[in-house]
Amino acid sequence: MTVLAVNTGSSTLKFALYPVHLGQVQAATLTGSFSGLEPQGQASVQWRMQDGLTGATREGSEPLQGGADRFEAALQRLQALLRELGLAPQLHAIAHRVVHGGTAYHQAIVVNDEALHGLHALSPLAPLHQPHNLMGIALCQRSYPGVPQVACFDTAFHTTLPEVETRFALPEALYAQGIRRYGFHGLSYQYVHGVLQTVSDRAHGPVVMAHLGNGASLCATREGRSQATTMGFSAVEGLMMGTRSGALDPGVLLHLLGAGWTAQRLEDLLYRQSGLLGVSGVSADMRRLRADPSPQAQRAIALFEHRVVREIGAMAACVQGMGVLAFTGGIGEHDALLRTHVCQQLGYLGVAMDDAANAQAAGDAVRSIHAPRSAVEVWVVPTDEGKVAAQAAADVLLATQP
Ligand SMILES: Nc1ncnc2c1ncn2[C@@H]1O[C@H](COP(=O)(O)OP(=O)(O)O)[C@@H](O)[C@H]1O
Ligand SMILES: CC(=O)OP(=O)(O)O
Ligand SMILES: [Mg+2]
Repeated sequence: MTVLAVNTGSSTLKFALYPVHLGQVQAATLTGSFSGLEPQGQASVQWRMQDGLTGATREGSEPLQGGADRFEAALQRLQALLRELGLAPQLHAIAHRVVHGGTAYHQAIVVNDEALHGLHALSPLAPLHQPHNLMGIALCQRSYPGVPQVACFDTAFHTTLPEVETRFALPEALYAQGIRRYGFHGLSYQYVHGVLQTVSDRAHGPVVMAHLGNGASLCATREGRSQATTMGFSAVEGLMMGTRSGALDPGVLLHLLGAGWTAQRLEDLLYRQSGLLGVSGVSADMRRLRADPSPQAQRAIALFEHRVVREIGAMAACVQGMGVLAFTGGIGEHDALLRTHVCQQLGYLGVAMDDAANAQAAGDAVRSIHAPRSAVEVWVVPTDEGKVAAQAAADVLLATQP
């Protein structure tokens, strides 16, 4: 069996082709990523294919051409690439990361029209993701009729959250309507925790994982089960992000509504005009802000780091400690300075960093970056949401058609 994983984030579309052997997903034979898909981004694609038998590699990179909707253009280009590489006929299933599964889905499903309808209704809770995720499914249904499309949910990992963590302090009737906290980045947390289990004998205890990319959140686990997380009802709660505000006093929204702002304008503010982009006025891309000495850019980075430090304290409180701290996502994997600043402020929890190891960790491999005296193990773990999705798709297909 060969499974294609399609991971549509808010600024990227990552894809990978995985052979499955005896039910287990193997190393990907094709990997690639479209990046810069956010508004004002420089959209391009990079890919690399490795022949499983000969080991020969082919690779390519190019700017992404045209298309009013960059995610749609990226999906079209991906399908053309699969044709050009002769891979399209090999697809047995396509695993799609779908950010929101609501209350209905606790594990991956083979999508049908009824499920798609229900998932579309959740689009307002993840407007930067869910419409693209579902468009990917629709395009693949058309291009590859008969190939099962499997939806793999970011929310599924968090179904172990204690009830108290799922609640807002709102009237009970709203909870019953699904106005509750769900949590996201679950495929990433599942992958990172799986890796931590192989490298640390403390992974079963209190762990805090920081997924810091264009979207950003934290998750605290015990025994690998999600116990607390910073994203909630929608993918805007919690940390500051590339273009999202994160947690905000709801009084600000009431104030703006009172001043005549429409719901659409508020959505645009909270999801697309805030975060690193809004505070800096320069860019949502951490690389650009790091290279920009202006006070605005530096203020945005300082606020981003402050919110991470603040919420790591909250996560550790929820699981009563922190034996392991793991960084992942585009910023978590690559930005050594952010890890330094965050860890310096976590000295009170016993975190001590190995500066040389931290400087070397560049998102290319799993690395420990703590000093021997550190009370907390600190790891950088490059995430692989596609691999978790592909395995989930293989599991669900083998369970239904062994
Ligand atoms: N070398 C780097 N240093 C700092 N930040 C980086 C670096 N490389 C990537 N990033 C950040 O990672 C972000 C993208 O994160 P990623 O997790 O790949 O995206 P998404 O959340 O869309 O899946 C970029 O916006 C950029 O800010
Ligand atoms: C849920 C979310 O924010 O995802 P991403 O980091 O891919 O934007
Ligand atoms: Mg992401």
